[in-house]
Amino acid sequence: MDITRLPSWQQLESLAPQMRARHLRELFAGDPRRGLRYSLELPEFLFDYSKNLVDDEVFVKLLQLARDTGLEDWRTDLFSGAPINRTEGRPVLHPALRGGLPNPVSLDGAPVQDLVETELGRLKEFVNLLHNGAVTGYTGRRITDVVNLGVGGSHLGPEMVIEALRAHRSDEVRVHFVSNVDGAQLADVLARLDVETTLFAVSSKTFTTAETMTNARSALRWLGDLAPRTQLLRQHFVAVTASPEKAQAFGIDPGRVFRFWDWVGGRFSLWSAIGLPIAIALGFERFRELLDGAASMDRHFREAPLEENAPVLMALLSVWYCTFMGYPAHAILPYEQALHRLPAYLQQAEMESNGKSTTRAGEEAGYATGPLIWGMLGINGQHAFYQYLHQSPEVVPADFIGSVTPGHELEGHHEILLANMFAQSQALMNGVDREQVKAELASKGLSEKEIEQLAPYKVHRGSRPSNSILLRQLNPRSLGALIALYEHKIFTQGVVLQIYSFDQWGVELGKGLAAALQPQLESGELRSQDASTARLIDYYQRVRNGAAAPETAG
Ligand SMILES: O=P(O)(O)OC[C@H]1O[C@H](O)[C@H](O)[C@@H](O)[C@@H]1O
Repeated sequence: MDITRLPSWQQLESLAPQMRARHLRELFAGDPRRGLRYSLELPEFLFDYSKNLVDDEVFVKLLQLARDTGLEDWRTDLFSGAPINRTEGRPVLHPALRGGLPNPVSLDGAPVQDLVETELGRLKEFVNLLHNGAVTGYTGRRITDVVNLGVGGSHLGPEMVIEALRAHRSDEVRVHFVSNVDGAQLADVLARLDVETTLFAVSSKTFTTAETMTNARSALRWLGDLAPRTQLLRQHFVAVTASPEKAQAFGIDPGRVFRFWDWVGGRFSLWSAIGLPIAIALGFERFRELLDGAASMDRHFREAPLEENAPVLMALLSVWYCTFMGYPAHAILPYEQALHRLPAYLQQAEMESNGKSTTRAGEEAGYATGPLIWGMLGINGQHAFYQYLHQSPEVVPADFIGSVTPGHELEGHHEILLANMFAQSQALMNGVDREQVKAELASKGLSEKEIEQLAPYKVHRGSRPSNSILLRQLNPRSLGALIALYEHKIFTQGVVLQIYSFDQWGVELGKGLAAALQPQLESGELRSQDASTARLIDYYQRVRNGAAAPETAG
């Protein structure tokens, strides 16, 4: 299907320049009920999408586009286990990991829900043993620290969730993360740990990722040689993987290999055994609550009509901005310290899913398929890059995320925090025009001349769109719902824009080249490299071999 020929697509194309010429202030002035009409109250949060450059006509066309591109059928296929990840020939069943399927699904004769529950049961048992001190190292001392060795989807989700729910942490066993092959990270973590009481969780869907396997081998060496290698592997290692045979070949006890399946994408895997660090850090019950929260969002996504469906609306707004309005970036701005890893997590979730230019028909898309996702804690961003958000010629739509109930008891802080969150989205929306700036400067007693000189710099054009997601409270349930909200948003965007969201071919090329380059770095023997890469390798070799620095630049 060439979606650019759909009437809904073409109407949106013609509406975009008209909407760019309008101002959010004007849209609000024309509809006193806009805040109410363009917001949804779900059990865990308020989703306010009123500060977006849209009107009813745009929404009607966006929803039409969703229907024209078969969103409802794709959604049915997702939840029924159809092989919608066609380039890899697999279904996409992460909702099954949290009990989010409406009907039982079997794959190769095995009921998926049974597989999931069996593995969750094993996870629970292991976490309980760990918390009870029944998991011991080679000298018989109880394990006190678990180091997760994993990267990408085998790292970002668990780390983000544990940081977000620190307030619920159980301190029985400490959890650490090592993702980088830069030995500095592993060395730094290990320097604080005791070989006798440390357990490594090798988390890798494929169990071939070079960074993770290198760290696993170094971890094994660090354990020393006071016990046989087989014993060290048995007592100090667990694996989480969709390739259990590879984990066993590495030497990890099959009883300590926790598995997930190829129908779980890495970036959607925190609900699977990849969530082991979450269950260790927060307790298994909290992990369950997280899953339940996500399942409640699965239900909402499945059942709510498209016009009242939070992930669908979020996705359509994103399509509107990135594809039709020409805004290529999107900022994630949490106003909640605990959510400080959310932007990094969402970068992988969204950009690895939709950062693609080939359509499902195998053709060049010819339109923008997904924004650059970036961001950081809103309050810190205010003192760093918000200047760009307010006055750059580029418009960057943003998600403001906060919660009503603070996660601490310090007086006064939370009102300041949320006042900033609300004020920033308001400032982006309204801006300040020249007349307002002049009046303000005049009230400060500046001369006519001074006012004329300064005014242009102080004008904020405004009309910069944002969503606000206001949680009742950040807890495992609401966090589960929030993450699943974004997951389904990403899926919807991919469906509407004809993208296969669940593969990631674009990450392979560099991996292959790195594997080929590595021996050349070691040997210094250059083989058919381009002039820039040859220059880098040559410099690397010379400095490694002690070449002196030049005395002057150039
Ligand atoms: O879990 P692993 O197989 O080790 O993969 C870890 C990560 O690496 C890959 O390069 C992919 O881009 C990610 O989607 C994946 O999450």
